[in-house]
Amino acid sequence: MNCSRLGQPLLHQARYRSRILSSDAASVFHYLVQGQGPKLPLSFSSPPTHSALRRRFYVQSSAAISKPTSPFHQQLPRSPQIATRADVLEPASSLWSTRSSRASLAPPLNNTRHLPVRRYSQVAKMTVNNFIKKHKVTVIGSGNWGTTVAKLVAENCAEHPDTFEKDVQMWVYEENVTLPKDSKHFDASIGEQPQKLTHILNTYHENVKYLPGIPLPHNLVANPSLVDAVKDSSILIFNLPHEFIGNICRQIKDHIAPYARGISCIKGVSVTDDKIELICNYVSDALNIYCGALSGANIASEIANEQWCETTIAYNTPLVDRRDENGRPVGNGESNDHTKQLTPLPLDYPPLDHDEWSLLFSRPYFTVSMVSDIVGVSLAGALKNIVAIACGYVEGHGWNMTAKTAVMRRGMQEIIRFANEFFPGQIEPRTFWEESAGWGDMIVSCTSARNWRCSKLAVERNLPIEEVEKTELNGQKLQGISTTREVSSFLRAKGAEERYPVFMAVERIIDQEIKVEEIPKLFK
Ligand SMILES: NC(=O)c1ccc[n+]([C@@H]2O[C@H](COP(=O)([O-])OP(=O)(O)OC[C@H]3O[C@@H](n4cnc5c(N)ncnc54)[C@H](O)[C@@H]3O)[C@@H](O)[C@H]2O)c1
Ligand SMILES: O=P(O)(O)OC[C@H](O)CO
Repeated sequence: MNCSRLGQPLLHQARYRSRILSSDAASVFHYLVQGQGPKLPLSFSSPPTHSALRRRFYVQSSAAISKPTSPFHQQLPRSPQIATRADVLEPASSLWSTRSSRASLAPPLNNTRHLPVRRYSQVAKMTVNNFIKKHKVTVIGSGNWGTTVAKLVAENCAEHPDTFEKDVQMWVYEENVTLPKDSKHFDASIGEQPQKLTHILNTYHENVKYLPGIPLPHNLVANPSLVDAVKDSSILIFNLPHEFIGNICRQIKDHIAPYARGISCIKGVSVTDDKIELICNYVSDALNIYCGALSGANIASEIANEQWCETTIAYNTPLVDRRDENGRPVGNGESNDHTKQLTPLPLDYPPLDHDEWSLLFSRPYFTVSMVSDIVGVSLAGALKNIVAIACGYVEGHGWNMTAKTAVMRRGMQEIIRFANEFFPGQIEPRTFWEESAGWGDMIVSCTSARNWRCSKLAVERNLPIEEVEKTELNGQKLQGISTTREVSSFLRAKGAEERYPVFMAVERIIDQEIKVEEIPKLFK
């Protein structure tokens, strides 16, 4: 029977029956009766085995709709959650309508994507396991992007209490901040005395220094203690300028849950001598956890104002964390990343796969695309900052879109060349063409982001870009300056300078060795 023909009467029936079933069963019912399901038989000729029951849970749910007192109904695996009024009345908030439409099945090892939506296992994993624990989330970093990501993640944690703990920790690099008289939070009894940024965040729910004017969710908790902020968290989101990540990892190494999983929102690379490492891999190695990467055409202030944009998350679910459609582990202790042995995510936690990452980061104003190309996503995000500086210089010099387009095109060529040369066989070219992390980020970064803006001002004011960073950004950091220096030094160590004229030219302009008008002749 095709569920699309079940129609309104059955929808009412499902709503009524869902009161006596678990919330997950309710989700299944609503999914089925809203006509998105496959063809389903409504009865069985003989009772199936228990495992078949679990595998075919949604079929049985359909059977349960038609015969709620049948033996199949008695055998349905139950979720620990009892249906609430909200489950009954608001099926649209169920996992079917929000999660499954966006997320895809965890990819196999060789970077494939756009795989079918994982509906079966989503049900099984929600019902076979009890998920006594919920994921505790910590955001490490509270700058312009750090606070914006913390805001959207906290909104999702409040909306999905079945998967995440409501309160989200945000580690704040503590500093004293003075509220100006015209601030709406100005308190005459305190006057212009400096106050701790964490105090301001937890009192007024606004990051007055790095994200002024944006109300933050009250379940976002600012914490000045790094060790305390990461305690017992199963999800760590790294979001601070890349130059600080080494120090952060050293401080938290012995204090994180061994099964924690990370996402790095940092755009940068780690370079030592002639070695280059992606930030997410640096984190993975330093902490012995698995860490993916989030990157895209994302201007923090726009997203904080809930203006729509897209992003890309690269996550290659470790074998030790993969679960089959019945929610059982499929890995055997191996790891698909690097060579280390990872501590598996305990089974009493909801899985951490593409679906859950998508659930954690997707907002109506923030569309997430899940992929597994860690290298492509990370390098695109880090290296475009060099090209953005080049574009700002070109524009500051008085050249316009045509010159900038030439720089962007050549810059993208160099990014892809760099990825192929130093991370051979590890990128998917379509990341650069199809994903927000690729050309999308290149365009926004070269037309409206901070690296572009400061380098443009540097030429216009005839000042070093570092000076402009200090005077214009109120403590925010440009990643492009240090990335240019690190990448140039790496290229010199490899004797590869000639193949990367854009990257090398930017370093020479930052150091005031050459002028912008000399750029074209470097390309010959
Ligand atoms: N801002 C954006 O629009 C945006 C968008 C996408 C990605 N990113 C990336 O996100 C990452 C974080 O950038 P951001 O915009 O949140 O930061 P930011 O530049 O706004 O702020 C700098 C942060 O560094 C902190 N800090 C200063 N000294 C420190 C120290 N010694 N140790 C630790 N922290 C210290 C400050 O407290 C502040 O939180 C960067 O890699 C950036 O490229 C930024
Ligand atoms: O403001 P920037 O230059 O750090 O860039 C911000 C984002 O990376 C743009 O996607």
